[in-house]
Amino acid sequence: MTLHGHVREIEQALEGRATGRDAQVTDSWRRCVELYKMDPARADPAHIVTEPELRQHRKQAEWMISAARSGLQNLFRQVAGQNYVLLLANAEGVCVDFFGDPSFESELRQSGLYLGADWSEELAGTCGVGACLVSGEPITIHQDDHFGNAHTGLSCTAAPIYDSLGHLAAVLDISLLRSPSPKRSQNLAMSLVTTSARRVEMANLMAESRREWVLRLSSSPEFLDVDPEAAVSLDGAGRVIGFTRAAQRLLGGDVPLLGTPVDELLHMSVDDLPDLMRDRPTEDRLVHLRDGGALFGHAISPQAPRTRPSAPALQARSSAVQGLAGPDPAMSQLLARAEKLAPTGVPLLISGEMGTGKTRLARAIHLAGKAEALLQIDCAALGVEDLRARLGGCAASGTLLLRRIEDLPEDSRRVLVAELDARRQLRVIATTTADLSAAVGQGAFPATLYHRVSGAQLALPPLRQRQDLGWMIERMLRRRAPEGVRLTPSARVELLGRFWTGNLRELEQVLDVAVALAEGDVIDAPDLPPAPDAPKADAAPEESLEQVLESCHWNMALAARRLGVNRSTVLRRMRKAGLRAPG
Ligand SMILES: Nc1ncnc2c1ncn2[C@@H]1O[C@H](COP(=O)(O)OP(=O)(O)OP(=O)(O)O)[C@@H](O)[C@H]1O
Repeated sequence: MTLHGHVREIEQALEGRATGRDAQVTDSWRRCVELYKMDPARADPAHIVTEPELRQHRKQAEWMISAARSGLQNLFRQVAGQNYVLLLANAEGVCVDFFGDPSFESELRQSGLYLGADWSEELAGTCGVGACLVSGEPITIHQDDHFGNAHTGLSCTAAPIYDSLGHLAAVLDISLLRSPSPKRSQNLAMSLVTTSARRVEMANLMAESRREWVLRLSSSPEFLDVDPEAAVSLDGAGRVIGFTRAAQRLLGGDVPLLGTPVDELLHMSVDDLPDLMRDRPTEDRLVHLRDGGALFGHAISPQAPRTRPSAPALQARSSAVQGLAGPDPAMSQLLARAEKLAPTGVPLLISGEMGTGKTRLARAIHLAGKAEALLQIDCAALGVEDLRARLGGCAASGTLLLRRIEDLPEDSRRVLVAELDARRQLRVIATTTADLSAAVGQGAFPATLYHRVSGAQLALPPLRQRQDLGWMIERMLRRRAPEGVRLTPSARVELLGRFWTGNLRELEQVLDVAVALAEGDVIDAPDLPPAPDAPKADAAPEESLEQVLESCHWNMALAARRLGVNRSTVLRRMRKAGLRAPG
């Protein structure tokens, strides 16, 4: 386009006439004329800061340059041979890092595609870096989108880089001295530059958050662990203390993320973070958004501090254990013991019926302990070779979690004893649904192995005996359904009265079904899948009924659950035995 045509088009755009340019471009043109009083006919040369000024700018941007460097190098490798130039500009628009083909150096320098060039909009007019800094959004300024006549040959695509507090800290720009004329030729450049900016933000957040929980998010399970879309860092109470730009978009929308508790953004609390760690299958690490959507989550625990851990990190670790139960005296006692045992190397045996949360408790203890690595081995039918191979991957001083140790085949039991003796630094936590001490007495489990895994024992109660069942239902429901979804009183009574043979796992599944079947915001009794038959309890003699009622504080639903009968049977037996609840 001729200079006259360019000037004419800018005038038309400012008069509000359609020119076919992007709104971002015409907005910038308007700022150039009305705010910075610029003249599009002038061909001002690129503005280059002095050497001492550049040193100062680079010094201030040092942290960003180091966070961005490997991202820039990667990006440069991807576009090698295509004459692209990469610029990293600071928040003032000054180019503080640069990758380009040295054979074009003098041409690049002249065009301002070089270290020290100041691309702020008020100096350079409409340009990639300048317009990106003002709008805070990725942008392509292609050829005569540029305002000043000196730059109308360039094509610049720029993406903002935000720091972990949400401030625009830098701009990553990929530019061409000469480009094909359709603007869409730069679509790939846009995709490369926005991806790189996202990765730089992620690298920066990770580097800053070594002592904090980080929750990384992705809409695709395949990329969750390798290239997540967004991340937040959280303090011990679960409040956001850092985030990437994509996290603001995904979780916050217009609500500021900083300081917001994670349970206001997602259907989960800080206590659920251990469930989202990498040793769980990716498909199980689903987190539900408040707007009904869902993403895959990857939680990274605070790294073991070299010095004293910070208060929030300590809180996060201890809440991993404490947060496992609601108001239930027996559970509180058990978790307090677990917390004291966590930092020791004492081998722990966690027993309980299936699905009572043994594995989850073991993982929380690991988190609250000193070991960094956790290796979980499922013992059922694990042959000698597989056992050796799995143990081969175990860090010398990590935690070894042996699930269902009673199901380890006989040959493997002998090998495990020898392996544990050779790896005394390992912290062993075993889980079992069996009464292992009785099994030892009957000769069904080797005493040698028993004594290596049972330095201290933690026996998890079945769900039907827990007084925090109501709390647990509410907590699990909140993880599955939006805030407004609630249980009708009859559905709640039905759940509180069940026997729960499958314990917490069964409760999770019942709620999954109920949430899926519920109409609107209300879960009613018919939405609940039928309860499996409770195992037939031995006819309880009347004396023991009174004992059971006493221990349940005369709570009929709890007593019925413990006895595996329904409430009316308890009432009938009470009448027959002449028992009455104390007034
Ligand atoms: N405190 C808890 N809060 C919420 N969910 C829990 C809790 N404890 C366990 N769960 C959930 O209940 C399910 C069963 O827990 P877990 O696998 O720890 O039980 P388990 O006793 O090890 O089972 P198994 O006997 O089959 O080995 C899991 O999906 C787990 O996430």
